[in-house]
Amino acid sequence: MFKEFIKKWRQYRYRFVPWISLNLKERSVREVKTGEHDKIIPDEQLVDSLLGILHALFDNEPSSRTTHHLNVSQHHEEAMSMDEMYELYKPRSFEDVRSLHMKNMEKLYDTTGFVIDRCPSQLIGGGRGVAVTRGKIPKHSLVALYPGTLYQPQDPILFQSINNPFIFRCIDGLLIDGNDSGLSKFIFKSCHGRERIGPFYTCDMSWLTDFPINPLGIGQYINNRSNDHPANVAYQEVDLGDSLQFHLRQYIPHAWYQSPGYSDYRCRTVALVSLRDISEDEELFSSYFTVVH
Ligand SMILES: C[S@@+](CC[C@H](N)C(=O)[O-])C[C@H]1O[C@@H](n2cnc3c(N)ncnc32)[C@H](O)[C@@H]1O
Repeated sequence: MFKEFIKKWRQYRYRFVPWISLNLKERSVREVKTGEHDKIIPDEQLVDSLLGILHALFDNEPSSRTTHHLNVSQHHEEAMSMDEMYELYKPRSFEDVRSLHMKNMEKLYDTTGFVIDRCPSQLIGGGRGVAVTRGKIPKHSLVALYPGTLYQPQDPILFQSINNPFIFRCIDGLLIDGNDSGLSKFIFKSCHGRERIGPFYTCDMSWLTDFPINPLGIGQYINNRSNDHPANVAYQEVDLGDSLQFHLRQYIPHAWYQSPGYSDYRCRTVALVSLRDISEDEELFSSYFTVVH
């Protein structure tokens, strides 16, 4: 009986195993070998595009803020009392955030030729996704950012991860919690406040709302590819080091869970890069399936 079973298994084994591996091969896998990176475009090109967009967003700020902020970042501080400074940089009201979001969507269109936004997904049970609402995206462009709290591999994340589909794992084990509700939201807000330097914010927390002032910060809503909807964007991890000027940090939708200290400022971000030309009204899809060897 046992010998019969072994004989049959030997016959079938070869029939099923290639079938399974064939199916796995058909997936568009994000496959990263040890010591390798999975760059779609050079990091320098990605950072240049991002900085171009952030500079454009900064132009949309009230001129009283931009002039002063630039003076501070270039160490040409003007004599201004603390009270005056706090008045100048007082937190934006909900209405201010909403109108800046609208202005920045226009600015994104002027700078890149496209606008993306959250909208109901075409996928059954897919909840909300992200689509190109205006213009078209050329191949190999920066499309979105995956926002959220940055966790080092040793940081505790158990409670935040319960029932949380928004945790992105980078190749080196760094985690990004892009959930904009519940405990994750409280933690991001807290880190955002902690990282403030005097009146200046060093990251953006409006991605937690429906009106992100950096309109790229909605990449966590991009749905997974399916057979009918192949991936048209892919993740690319990039570290923003010294290239990120102080006055542009206010648009970065990331805060470290554990403060890195001001002297050692490094910011990981995960960008979504287009794999082909994407036209207006198309939904964006990425592959969630990553194999790290
Ligand atoms: C990172 S979230 C994406 C945003 C999500 N659609 C929403 O509305 O909150 C991942 C979740 O989206 C849904 N999702 C993503 N890709 C999907 C797909 N191809 N088909 C069905 N649901 C999908 C699943 O519920 C998954 O847990």
